[in-house]
Amino acid sequence: MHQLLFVLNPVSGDIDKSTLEGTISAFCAERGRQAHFFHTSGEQDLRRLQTELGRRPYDAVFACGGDGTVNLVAQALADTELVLGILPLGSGNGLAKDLGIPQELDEALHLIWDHEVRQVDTLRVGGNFSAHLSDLGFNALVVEEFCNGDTRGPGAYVRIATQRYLDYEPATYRVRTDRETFEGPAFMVTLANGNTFGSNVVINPDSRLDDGEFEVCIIEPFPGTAALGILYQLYTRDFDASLYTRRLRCRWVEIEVPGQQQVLGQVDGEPLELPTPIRAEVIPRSLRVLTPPTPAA
Ligand SMILES: Nc1ncnc2c1ncn2[C@@H]1O[C@H](COP(=O)(O)OP(=O)(O)OP(=O)(O)O)[C@@H](O)[C@H]1O
Repeated sequence: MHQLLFVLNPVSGDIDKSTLEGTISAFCAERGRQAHFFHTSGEQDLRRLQTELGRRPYDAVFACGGDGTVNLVAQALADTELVLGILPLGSGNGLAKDLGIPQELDEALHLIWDHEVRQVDTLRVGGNFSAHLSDLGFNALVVEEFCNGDTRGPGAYVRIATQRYLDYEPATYRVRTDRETFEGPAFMVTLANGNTFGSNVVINPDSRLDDGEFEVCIIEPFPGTAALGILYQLYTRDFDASLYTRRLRCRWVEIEVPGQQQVLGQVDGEPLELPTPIRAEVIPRSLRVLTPPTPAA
């Protein structure tokens, strides 16, 4: 693994990255690796990155940012032999956490020579690429407001969520998977390849990224008195314990929202309008990712 491309998002996580290139270059040079850099601009990044990948035979491409940057790089690498590395430099870094990638830069860089390559599933959600978690309903609304706001960080997310929760009107969903159906109002509907949001909320405990399936995690409307209990369960990996939650394991799902031709969703942390019905499906083992080596038994 010698020719390495680092895809840097200058704005992710509100982290100062002015010395990052120097740190990475020095780290790679000391170990006989060559570092190249690509800077995201927020416009046409996928097309520009694909062009860059055609210029040089890279061995691995590192997403240096948050889940949105990981989504961009993963999308460019899916269904190729190229390996995705992650330097978690975003606000939440949900997929990196699920893969056990160290959150410290130096430790994450060590994966360049001490790693395992895992093949993980990815999802298509309404035609969009998703490597981690996508959803409809309450969280998508909060993500949209968060992305449009000036303040980042967990504090801003919690403030928006608290304000929006008070007057939130759940929509009704008709959910059909390859195995079962659900119909009714829902507070949120998450299409989960991974387990954990960047906020450390565990929406989909004990599921694997490489099992060829994904989960539709539904939180039904709940009374205010149940809110704290549900939140506690979400932080303690106990999603299924609530009366108001259910999970449908599947290979594909189709979701109708009666009366709405499109709904607000979020895909790996990026808000977007999704035309209904929304179809999501798993693409088994379509992405190669660098992860820490499995400890010897
Ligand atoms: N140069 C740039 N200027 C402005 N926005 C950018 C630029 N480069 C990328 N973006 C935007 O950054 C967003 C992705 O950010 P990313 O998700 O990596 O970080 P984050 O939101 O801080 O972290 P996380 O998703 O883990 O919470 C995308 O919306 C992308 O369009």
